[in-house]
Amino acid sequence: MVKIGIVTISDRASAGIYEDKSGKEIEKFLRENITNDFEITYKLIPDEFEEIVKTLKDLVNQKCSLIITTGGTGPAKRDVTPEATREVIEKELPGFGELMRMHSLKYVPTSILARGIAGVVKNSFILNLPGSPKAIKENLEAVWPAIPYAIDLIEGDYIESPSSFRPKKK
Ligand SMILES: Nc1ncnc2c1ncn2[C@@H]1O[C@H](COP(=O)(O)OP(=O)(O)OP(=O)(O)O)[C@@H](O)[C@H]1O
Ligand SMILES: Nc1nc2c(c(=O)[nH]1)N[C@H]1C(S)=C(S)[C@@H](COP(=O)(O)O)O[C@H]1N2
Repeated sequence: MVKIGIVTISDRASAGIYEDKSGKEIEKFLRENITNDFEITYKLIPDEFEEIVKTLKDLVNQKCSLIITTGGTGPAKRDVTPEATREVIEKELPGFGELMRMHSLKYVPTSILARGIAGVVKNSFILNLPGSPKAIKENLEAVWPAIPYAIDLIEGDYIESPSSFRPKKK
C-alpha cells in the first residue's frame, strides 16, 4: 500500500480558529490523480520549527513515500516550513520550487513570495505548498507529473497516476 503524509502547518487552523481546507484540497487532488490504493497520515500543527521537523521525521520513519506540507512558506516571521524541511532532507530538488513559482505567477503576482522547496530523504519525497486552499491545485498541477517517477528513483512506493510521466526504459 502506498503511504502518503499530509501536513498542514497553520497557527490558526491548528488552534481551531478556522477549518483546515488546504489539507482537504491536497487529499482531493491525490484522490483524483492516483489510481492505486494509498493510505494517508494527516497532521495539523502550528508554525513551530521543532514540531515541523519532528513531524516530518516521524512520517519519513513511518515510510511515507510522499509527504506534502501546506503553509508557512511565506516571508512572515513565523513562516519556517522551508527551513524545517531543509533540516530533514538529504538532497534538495530545486526544480520543483522553481516551477511552482513560475506556474503560480499566472494566477497571482504574490506567488513570488512563496519559498516552498522539495527534497528527498531515505525513501521519502517531501514537497512544500503554500497555505492558501486555492494554491494547492494551482501548484500541484505544475509539479505532479514528475513526482511518481521521483519516488521511483528513491525506491519509494509505486504510484500509479495517468497524469504523471515516466521516461521509457531503453
Ligand atoms: N489550512 C488552511 N485552511 C484554510 N485556509 C487557510 C489555511 N491556511 C491558510 N489559509 C488561508 O490562506 C490565507 C493566507 O495563508 P497564510 O499561510 O498567510 O495564513 P496565515 O495567516 O499565516 O495562517 P496562520 O496564522 O494560521 O499560520 C489565510 O489568511 C487563510 O485565510
Ligand atoms: N498558486 C498560488 N501560489 C501562491 C498563492 C496563491 O494563492 N496561489 N499565494 C501566495 C501568497 S499570498 C503567499 S504569502 C505565499 C506563501 O504562502 P504561505 O505562507 O501560506 O505558505 O504563497 C504564494 N503562492
